[in-house]
Amino acid sequence: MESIIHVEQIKKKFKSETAIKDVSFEVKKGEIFGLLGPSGAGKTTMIKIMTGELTATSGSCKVLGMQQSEFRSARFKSQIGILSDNSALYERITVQDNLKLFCKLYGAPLSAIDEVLGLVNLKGEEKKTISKLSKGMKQRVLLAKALIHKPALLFLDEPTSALDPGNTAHIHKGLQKLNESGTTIFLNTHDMEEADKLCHRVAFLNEGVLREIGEPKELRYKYSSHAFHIETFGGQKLVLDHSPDSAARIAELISNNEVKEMHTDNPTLGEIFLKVTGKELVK
Ligand SMILES: Nc1ncnc2c1ncn2[C@@H]1O[C@H](COP(=O)(O)OP(=O)(O)OP(=O)(O)O)[C@@H](O)[C@H]1O
Repeated sequence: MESIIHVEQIKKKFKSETAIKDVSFEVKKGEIFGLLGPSGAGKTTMIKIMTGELTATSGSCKVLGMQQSEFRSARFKSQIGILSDNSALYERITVQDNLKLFCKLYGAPLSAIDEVLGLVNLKGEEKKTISKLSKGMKQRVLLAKALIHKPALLFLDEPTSALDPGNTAHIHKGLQKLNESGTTIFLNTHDMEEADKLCHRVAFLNEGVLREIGEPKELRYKYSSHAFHIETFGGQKLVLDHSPDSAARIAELISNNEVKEMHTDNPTLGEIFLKVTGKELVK
């Protein structure tokens, strides 16, 4: 599949600190790609480089077929959407009036408003003034703003941090729908459940270094001990490996109808992150 983001050997230095250290990866068209890392890992810096807010110190970054020198062009901006901490709304006017202004700014038709409101589950709330909205609703309006011009590529920096589970679920559903309709999504998160649920592939970033990359399912298999965990009706807990002796023991337990529960070792993305980096990926 065609790659929409191509990052090669990117380095970003801030005075005394190197925030990104020779990072390389590709994002394919149509993917939801998650960059996972704890606070300070370099995730926001990486998005800022890919969206033209920051220039890399060295390396090559190609997005939508354009080089870094073109990231400030109208052609580039019209094809990307960004939801970050810097995203802002006009507080004193309504949801609808905000979106009308952004339609004008991005050259999108006004009919786009209804569509994005549906996607972020805000239909019926368009007459409300922004200052009177809850944090979760504001976040959904910000997402609507990022989507109003139907960008081919959407960058989301911690889109659901500080949202309650209900709002998070609404946003997740909207993002999946959007992705199904063809939008590629680059997502920064330290929420492993979010990454597991949404992302086709994830990359682990720690202290500016990319440590692992792959499909969540593949990574779980790669870092699994492949042991069988068995609990018997008698309350016995067993961990058995892949040996002929274990196979015989499992067969015996099954034929004696002693198995209450049996599963293979299935580490979470958080556990894998800890294994790879020695660091907790706290939610
Ligand atoms: N403008 C800047 N000037 C100097 N240092 C910076 C600047 N922006 C980021 N950094 C440093 O770069 C490192 C990576 O920061 P970044 O914000 O990219 O991390 P992050 O993974 O997004 O963290 P968080 O999840 O907390 O947002 C941090 O040590 C941070 O202090």
